Parts: sequence; C-alpha cells; structure tokens
Amino acid sequence: MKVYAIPLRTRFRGITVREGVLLRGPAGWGEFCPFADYSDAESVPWLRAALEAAETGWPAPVRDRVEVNTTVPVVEPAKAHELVRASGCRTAKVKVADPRVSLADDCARVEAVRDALGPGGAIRVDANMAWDVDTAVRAIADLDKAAGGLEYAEQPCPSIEDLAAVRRRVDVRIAADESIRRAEDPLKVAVAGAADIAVLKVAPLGGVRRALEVAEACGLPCVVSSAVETSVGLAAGLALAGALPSLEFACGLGTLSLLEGDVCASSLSPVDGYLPVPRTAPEPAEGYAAGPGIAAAWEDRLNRVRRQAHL
Ligand SMILES: O=C(O)CCC(=O)c1ccccc1C(=O)O
Ligand SMILES: [Mg+2]
Repeated sequence: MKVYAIPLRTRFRGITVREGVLLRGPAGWGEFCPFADYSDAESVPWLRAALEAAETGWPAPVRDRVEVNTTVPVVEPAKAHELVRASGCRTAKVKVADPRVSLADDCARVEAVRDALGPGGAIRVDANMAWDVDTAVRAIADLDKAAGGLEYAEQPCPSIEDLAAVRRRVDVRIAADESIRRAEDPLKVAVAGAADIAVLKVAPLGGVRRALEVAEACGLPCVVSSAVETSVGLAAGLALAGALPSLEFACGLGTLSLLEGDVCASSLSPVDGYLPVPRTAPEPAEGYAAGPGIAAAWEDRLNRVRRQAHL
C-alpha cells in the first residue's frame, strides 16, 4: 500500500493537493481516492472500484485506444489557450459557473479555447450543478455563441427535473454527471428525459463492471471521465472506455496534466488526443509519497470504509 499527495497545477474543485491510496493485489494496482467531502458511506463504491482493479482485474476491451478531451480549469483566457494548444486534444471541456467568476469571464475563456482548437474542434462545458433553470438557459445560449457551437453542457442544474426543463428549452445537448454518480437510480435520468449523454466515473460507480451495467441500463451514449486520479485510477477509466460497446464522444480522462506529477514512471498522458487502453494499471514508482500524518489519516479512512462495506 502507498499513500500519495500530489499538488495540482491549478486549483480544481476547490482543492490544491490530490491525495489517495494505492493498493496492490493479485490482479494489479488499484486507487482509492474519494474526495475529502465524501462520507465513509459514499466512499464504499470507491473502495469497490479499487479492489476490483487489485483483486479481479477488468473485462476485456473492444478497442485499444480512446480519444480524450483536455480539461480546462477556471483560468485566464490566455492560459486556457496555452493549455489547449499544449494538450494536443481536439476536444476541450471547459469548467464554467465557478462562483468567483462571471458569465462574461466564462465566455471569454470559451472563445479563447475555440481559437486554440480551430473550427474542427469540439467544446463542452461543465457547470457542476451551479445554475437554476432560467440562469442555465441564458448561460448555455451565451456560451454556445461564444464557442461557435457547443458539443454539450454537463450538469447545468442539480435536480433531474431541472435538467429535463433546461433540456426542453435549449438546442445544446445536456450531459448528466452528478445526477448519475450520486444517484440511487441512474436509470431515472434517461426515463425523465433529463439528458442526452451519461457521464460515467468508475470510482463513484463502484468499478468497471458496475459502470458497464449502468451504461447498459440507462441506454444513453456515455462519456467516461476521471476523478482526477493518478495513472493507476485513470487506467480503470480507460478499461471502462475500452469495454463500452459503443463510444461516440471523447472521454474526460486527459486529466493527468492537472496534477504536478504522477506516481507512475510510465504515465497515461494523451498523445495527439488519444490514450491507450491498458490491461492493468501502470506500476507506481517512488515519488510523491505522503508524509506520515497524511498517510496515517488515509490508512484510518481506508479501514473505516472497509469495515463499513464488510470488505
Ligand atoms: O471530465 C473531465 O474532463 C475531467 C473530470 C472532471 O471534470 C471532474 C473531476 C473530478 C470531479 C468532478 C469532475 C466533473 O466532471 O464534474
Ligand atoms: Mg462533471
């Protein structure tokens, strides 16, 4: 077992350091890294996903590489331009609706991203539930114009009902993320007509197999996205993306560049916008070991979640 702590290059989801545990089992390495605000109960599926990777391994893939988006955090337009150019990706996901910036700032960032991608690229935005229905309808129209066409808007509002209402009022496709990842019943999203696309994250859904079941049950095109893991956790996302029967959109697995570094020597950083589908996670090396206090806290957390889940 290894506990890591890696600084982020820019603040993301309110955090500046990513921490987690790497577990080794007969099938390889798994990553357990629920965010700090996740309760022990909510962390159970994260542990199931890590144990699947370490003990069982993943189902066989149907493709050997996956196109990915680059993820653009809330940064100045010039910086956004630079990040997109450096990524080599043809699709960018732009984080919007951060309480510290205005819609005009978001539009300026999206315009810079379009300039960096050129007319052939695709731009998606993620509001992480920040808007009410009317705000979402107006913001999506403005961002769609700034982007010269959006591929989709991810989780504009918190509730499934509000997602459905926004979806009826805009031409842009709506993707559900939190509505799937934190829901009792991920099927509800499709039944309610709340989304065109389902965003799937392996860890909060409890593993690759469970995520494949969710994909089949919801019947929507899927985008596999990371939870900003090291290459060990990204490998599980790639295993899911590799095993989905159909994959129409680029996945949100190009997130390694959000971290200052990686635990693995051979990192899953996109080349020309693609990542390979690995059979097992890459081997962690020595770097970014957490200090004794952080390591002890993660060992405690892991043990509490294990007991809670009877694992
Ligand atoms: O999808 C991506 O491009 C990156 C992953 C991402 O945005 C994310 C990462 C951690 C937690 C939540 C989210 C999110 O999609 O909301
Ligand atoms: Mg999201």
